[in-house]
Amino acid sequence: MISKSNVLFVQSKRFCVCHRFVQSSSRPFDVETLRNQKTLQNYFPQDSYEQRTIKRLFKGVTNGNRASLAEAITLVESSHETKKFMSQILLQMVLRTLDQENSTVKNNELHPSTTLRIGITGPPGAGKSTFIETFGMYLSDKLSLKVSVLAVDPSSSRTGGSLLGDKTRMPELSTQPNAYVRPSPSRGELGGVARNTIEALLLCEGAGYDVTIVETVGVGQSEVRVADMTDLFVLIIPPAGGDELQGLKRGVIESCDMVLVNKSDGDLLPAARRIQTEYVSALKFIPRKHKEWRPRVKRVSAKQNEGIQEVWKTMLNFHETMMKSGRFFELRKQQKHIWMWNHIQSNILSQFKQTMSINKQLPLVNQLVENDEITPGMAADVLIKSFFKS
Ligand SMILES: Nc1nc2c(ncn2[C@@H]2O[C@H](COP(=O)(O)OP(=O)(O)OP(=O)(O)O)[C@@H](O)[C@H]2O)c(=O)[nH]1
Repeated sequence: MISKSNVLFVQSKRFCVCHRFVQSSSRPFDVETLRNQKTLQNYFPQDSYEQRTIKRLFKGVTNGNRASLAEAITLVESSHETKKFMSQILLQMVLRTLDQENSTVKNNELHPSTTLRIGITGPPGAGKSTFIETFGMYLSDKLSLKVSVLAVDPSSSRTGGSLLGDKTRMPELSTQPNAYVRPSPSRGELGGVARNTIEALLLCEGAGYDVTIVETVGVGQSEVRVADMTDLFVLIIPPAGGDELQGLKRGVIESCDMVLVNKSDGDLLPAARRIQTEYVSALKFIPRKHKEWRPRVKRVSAKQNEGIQEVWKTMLNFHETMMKSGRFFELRKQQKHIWMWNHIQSNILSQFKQTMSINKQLPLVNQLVENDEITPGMAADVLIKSFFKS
């Protein structure tokens, strides 16, 4: 009989072996080797748990299996070193498969294998979830497209990142066979959450999802991060007074490709029309994000299911324009650079926070900063120098 302690022993031994393998692998671990390695899963010992897991998840994800997709996203979100490494191998295998499919796209013409990454932001209560539910249903049910929804929520205070919280926000869509709604990743610093999201996005594409919607729920920098990892960035606003919208950061408006004035129904209709006109004029004075695209302002009612088809038509127009000019794939390349820098940022930050010498100095440094004895900038310099020395 296998006791619990036996299982734990076997598991911990397995991870130790694997961890050592990753850290001091006899195979050289550099960029050239990664490039030339034909069977990536061979980075782990033959028939090891890790290798079998990667193979199983790769097969499941690329066959569009939702359970495998969910498990692969959980792997990506893990902070365990070995699991992080496993997830990178898996992602690289998925990326190569997608690249092979996309290599059939010639001269930037529209091709069915290209996917669309849509970022959605907006002030609380604008109707983002209601819109995603209605829009997602239109794409998956009416157009038979596969739709996935991911949320970026670094604070995740509203639902605590709970499964139930996000499921109930989009009750109809989350039960659609063509749709996959991923609950927001657990709390964490923005860099890590952003990294997880872009990796989850790639896995969704590997699983055959045509459209991936990334919703930003937190406030602050997360909106701009989502704009960086998606092809098309949409700002949803309610037909509220100008004062409320003043609070929206200029950066958010500058990075959007479409503005949707939601709740354009009933008594709110006149206000929605006014806001639409205001935004059309305001956007004329904002520098263009892409020279080939003028941001469009549309009115919708997510609740009454109005204007949704028009929104999709405009999105396709955007996609076609960007593909024809070659900008689409340029943006995709940029997204990969951002992905790499997100990793560097979050990995260095977590190593920094774990460093003993930093932790020892931190109470004193905090005190000196609070008492204005040294500036926060100077304190940061001291800690960074000590990190690189250690
Ligand atoms: N009249 C009207 N109400 C709407 C519409 N869309 C959403 N609402 C209502 O607006 C409220 C907020 O909607 P949500 O979809 O939760 O808004 P949200 O932007 O996701 O809000 P947060 O989760 O706080 O970020 C709800 O009471 C919705 O029923 C619409 O098109 N018309």
